[in-house]
Amino acid sequence: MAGARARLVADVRATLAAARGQARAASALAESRRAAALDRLRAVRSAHLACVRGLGAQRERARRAIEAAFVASSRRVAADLVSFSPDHTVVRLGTVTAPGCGTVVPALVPLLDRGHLFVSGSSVDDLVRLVLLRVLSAAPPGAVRLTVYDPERLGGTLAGFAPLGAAGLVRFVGPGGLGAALDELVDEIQRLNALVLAAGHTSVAALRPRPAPWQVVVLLCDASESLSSAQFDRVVRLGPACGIHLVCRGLPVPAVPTVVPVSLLDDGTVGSPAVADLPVSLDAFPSSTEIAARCREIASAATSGPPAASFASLLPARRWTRLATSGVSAPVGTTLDGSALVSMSLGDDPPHALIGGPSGSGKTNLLYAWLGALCARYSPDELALYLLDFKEGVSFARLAPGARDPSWLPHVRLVGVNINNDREFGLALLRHLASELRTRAAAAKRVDATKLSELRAEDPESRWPRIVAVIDEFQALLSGRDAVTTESVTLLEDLARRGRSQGIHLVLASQDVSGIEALWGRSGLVAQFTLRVALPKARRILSETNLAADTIPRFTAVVNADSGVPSANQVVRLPDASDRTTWRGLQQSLWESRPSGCVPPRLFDGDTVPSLPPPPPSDVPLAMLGETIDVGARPALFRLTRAPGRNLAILGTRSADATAILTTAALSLPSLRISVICLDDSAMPAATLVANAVGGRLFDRDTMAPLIADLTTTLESPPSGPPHVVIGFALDAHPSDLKALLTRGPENGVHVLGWWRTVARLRDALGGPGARTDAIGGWIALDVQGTDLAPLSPQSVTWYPRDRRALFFDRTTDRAPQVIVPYAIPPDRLSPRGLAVPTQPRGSTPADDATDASPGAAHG
Ligand SMILES: Nc1ncnc2c1ncn2[C@@H]1O[C@H](COP(=O)(O)OP(=O)(O)OP(=O)(O)O)[C@@H](O)[C@H]1O
Repeated sequence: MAGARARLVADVRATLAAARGQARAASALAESRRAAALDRLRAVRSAHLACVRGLGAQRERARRAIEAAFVASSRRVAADLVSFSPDHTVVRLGTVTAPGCGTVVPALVPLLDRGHLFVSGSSVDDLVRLVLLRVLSAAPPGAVRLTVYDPERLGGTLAGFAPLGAAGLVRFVGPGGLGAALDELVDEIQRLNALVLAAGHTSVAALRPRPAPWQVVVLLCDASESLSSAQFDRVVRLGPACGIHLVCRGLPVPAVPTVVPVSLLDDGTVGSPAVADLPVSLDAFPSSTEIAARCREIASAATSGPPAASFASLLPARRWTRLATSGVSAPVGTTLDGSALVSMSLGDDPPHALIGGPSGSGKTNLLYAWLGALCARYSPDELALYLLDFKEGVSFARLAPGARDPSWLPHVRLVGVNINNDREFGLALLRHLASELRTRAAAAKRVDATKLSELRAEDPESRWPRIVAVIDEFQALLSGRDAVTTESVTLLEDLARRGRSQGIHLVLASQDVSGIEALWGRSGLVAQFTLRVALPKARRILSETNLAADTIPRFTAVVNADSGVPSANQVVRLPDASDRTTWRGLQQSLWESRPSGCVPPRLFDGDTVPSLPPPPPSDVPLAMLGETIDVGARPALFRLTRAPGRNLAILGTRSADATAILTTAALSLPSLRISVICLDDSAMPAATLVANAVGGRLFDRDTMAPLIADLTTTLESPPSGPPHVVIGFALDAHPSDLKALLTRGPENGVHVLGWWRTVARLRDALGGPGARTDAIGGWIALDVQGTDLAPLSPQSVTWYPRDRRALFFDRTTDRAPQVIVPYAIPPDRLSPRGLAVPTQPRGSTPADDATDASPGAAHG
């Protein structure tokens, strides 16, 4: 038992000892593993630390390198900026401090050819003025034009810029004018866009020369204002490519890349994305005195240049040495730098000229310069001038003899002035030239010549001068929609086409040819006018795409002898040639050298009343009724032949004109027996004078009946001898039986030249409303509408009555009525010549009335 127990104890002890041993071994193993793990941990920690330290050093090195590069480049850029002189496309506002290097650089914002500036913040007007002055100063003088819309202060905000107006470089748009101004800008954008696209570019900046100046449009709006219009949007989007730029105050900034916002901040600095939103220290604002002074300089630089050539320098050393065989040519001025004369020629090519420019741009002056230079080179045998001016004024009048200066330019055949209401005179000139064309063509045909130079060679004895016909403000001739316009255009077309070969050259001048439908409707007509001359701001003269006239300075012109093709532009500085004293010297010397037999030109002045000329020689009595509106100063004549219908009716209520016509008609029939009837008291004084002057008897409403009865009786057995003429004043004022006299008188030697105040009353005298009118072979309408004249004319009559003009028609000789100007009554011819028996007008003495209301007085 005990042994078993002891064995058991020994076993337990052995087991325990073994277990203890195993536990110790395991513990020792774990301990050694732990120590190894701790070693690894220490090693990793130290490696990590080394790694972190290495990276930090590397990062620091890289940072330093980057910083050094930044500072270096920042210094470089700043140095560049400091030495950079900004071109006209950017505007300097002030300075910014370059980050990194601390260098102060100019703060520049883009404008011309680049974009728009929208300025915001309080009190920005000084900033706007600064911007504008900088822009104007950076571009060449005259190259930037301002448009200012300042509805609150009516332009007062930018008053300092007003001196630019002297050169047309600023305009102020009124509060209601913005819409129209935007429309104009859009039109301009459209026009310029067409040019840019046609040249294959994207901006006018690429075009040389620039087709138009830059336009800076300043809109000074209230902050609450919004300017949303399609036209405004178009200007915003499309303006910069066309050199049209906005500088706006108080408007919301449109989300368009070309718009640059500029904000004036409360601390007095400016922020803008254009300067990376760095705070800008503004430059000092210019004072209004500085602005005005600078603008004055710019305006004067824009309008000045080298001194213009003098008119004398256009004249040759020796007069009248040139032959016009193949054309005429003379200088009009010099090149811009004054180094050479520039000439204008007419001949086979170019044959005709078109001259355009707004009022006051110098068209008349240019014509004087050119005509003077031509007339000094070519004798009157080589050059003949026909000069018409449709505008009011007397521009060409001094070329014809006048009261103060009896000299005339010997080349001039015809001068027409103040003819704005007498378009018929323009037509008469064209008819005259057309007839000259026919004469020359026939002469050329006889010698087998096709053009003037050949005709002159074949027929050296005859004189075939080149004809230059100048029509100033010719649009007036083509302005109506009537027979005058239609015939004028047809004649112009014919002359333009065939005139070149016969030496007939047209020079048409106008303020604005763009609206002349009659002209542009016939492209063949315009195409003949290959010499184009555009004064500053002339529209559409050169060609649709040639805008050179927009940019030339005052007193210059673009002369283009190739139908306006831009490459043929020649800019010429024009001398002052229209000055009266400058011109007089030339005219006087040419006049003194005039060839013998040189006759003074015909002067038609629409404002003067023609004088009664001596009667033309004739076998038949001729009543002179007035002057025709014609190239020759012809009288309108009414033949008193012994034929039915040779009576004349004057129709209308204008008593002064009716009296003048009756009086001069009576005075022009000195050898006839004349009886004067007057049935209206107010006309009695004039009738009395006429009766006295022609030695005829005077009859009134009480004494007329026996006269009519006597004359009617003589119709049965007419006496021989000169006809008996009844001059009738206001024949409708009293019922009278004139029918027999009117219908049977003329063939029996009695003629009535009478005045009725309406057509209806004349018809009453002939027997009533349905009466035949063929007893009236001639009529003169005063203030009678064309439609009223239908019974008296085989065809419809167009007549719009006008002052001191009458419409005359003679059924036997005329195809159509013609306009005449009643003559002035010569007061010296109204002295009594024979025994008149004036009747006593009721309530007045004839002598007094005759003095006060004499027809001569009525015509001034
Ligand atoms: N080259 C010049 N040098 C100096 N003065 C000039 C010159 N050209 C024109 N002028 C002056 O400018 C004024 C206007 O000129 P001009 O009468 O020739 O213009 P226009 O175009 O014919 O005007 P309008 O159509 O109104 O008659 C005149 O007083 C004229 O003397």
